[in-house]
Amino acid sequence: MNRRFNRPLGWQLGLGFTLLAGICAIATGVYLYQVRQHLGSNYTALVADVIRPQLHTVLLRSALEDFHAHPQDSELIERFDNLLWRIPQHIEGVEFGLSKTPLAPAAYEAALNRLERAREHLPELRQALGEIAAGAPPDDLIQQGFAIENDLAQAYSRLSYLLHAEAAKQRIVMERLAIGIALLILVILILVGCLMLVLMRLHHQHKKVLRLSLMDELTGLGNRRYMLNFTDLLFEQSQRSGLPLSMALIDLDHFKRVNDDFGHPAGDQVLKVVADALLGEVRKVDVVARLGGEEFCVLMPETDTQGALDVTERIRQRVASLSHQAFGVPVAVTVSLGLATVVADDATFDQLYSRADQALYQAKLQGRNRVAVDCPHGSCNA
Ligand SMILES: Nc1nc2c(ncn2[C@@H]2O[C@H](COP(=O)(O)OP(=O)(O)OP(=O)(O)O)[C@@H](O)[C@H]2O)c(=O)[nH]1
Repeated sequence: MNRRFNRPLGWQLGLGFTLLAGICAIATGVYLYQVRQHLGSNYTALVADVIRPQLHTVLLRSALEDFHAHPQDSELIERFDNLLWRIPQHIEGVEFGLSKTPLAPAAYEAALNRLERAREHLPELRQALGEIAAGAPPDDLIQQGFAIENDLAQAYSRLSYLLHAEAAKQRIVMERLAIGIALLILVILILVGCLMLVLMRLHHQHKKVLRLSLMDELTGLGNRRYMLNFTDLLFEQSQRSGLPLSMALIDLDHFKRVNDDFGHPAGDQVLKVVADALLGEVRKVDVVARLGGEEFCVLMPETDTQGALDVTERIRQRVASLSHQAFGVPVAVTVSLGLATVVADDATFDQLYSRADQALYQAKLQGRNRVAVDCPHGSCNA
């Protein structure tokens, strides 16, 4: 048989989880590596840094046009001078902002060169402005001014386009990242859900295995291991309280004949009916178990020999009185019982079991369908 297809569900889910988590981690890593240059910059702020000098460039053009009409207007000269002082500050601000972006310098080099050229010509423009104030015609100023304005306008326009494009790319990256993170969270939630299901299943199976390991499947009673789980506790309680603990071993008489005459399934049915009869005659605190084959056991805490004798005699009578209908086959079933009691002494469970077994042996020896009690000085009949 191909073992590959026989792996347990938990193993398959674990493998699937690991693969999926690995793929998600690699995909996220690759994506982040690719987009990291778009994520580190605040392009929106830089776009604002470029728009502001663009406005001043417009003001510069309008001032230059006004010089045609009013070359000696002192207010105009002052406004123009003011604009000239601001231009280098803007250029510095934009240069600084660009140097902080992860953009390749080649992308904005041409624009920066134009800005630089404009800045270099500013002293000449200031000198021309001074000459106008002294009465010279504005022609030189207007000519040089438009050349500078042209450089500024083109440089800022180019930068504005570049930064808008980068800002748009950044937005797309952020949107994809948000979708990626949402998907990752969804995958993690699904995986956690699967993991919970597997854990619940394992827990359920663990409980089932535990139950089965302590239960006799045929009769539904506890098995030998189930009974042994209680013995330490019951002995300890008995020794602490000083109250007696009794044990009865119950064995079906000539059960082999039932199997031989009516078959194994009929024998199973008899065992089940006897198990029910046992349960019907004991208290809730008593521990009933099938030790194996056709042998049962009842541990009776806080029960002296006389009390245990009453219970075992009731069990014997009840089984003997069971009808053919109960068994499903025309058979008369009886049981032999061996009884032993410990009273606050140092006896071990093995000793108690051995004494009950001796008594059972005596019950069989004396003709079956009876209760024999293990007495301190040899066994005695009920
Ligand atoms: N149907 C059935 N038979 C079982 C089961 N376990 C043990 N047996 C049978 O129980 C029979 C026990 O036979 P013996 O040990 O000779 O005991 P007995 O025939 O009851 O005779 P005494 O105990 O001496 O009265 C055997 O035939 C086993 O095969 C079981 O789970 N189901």
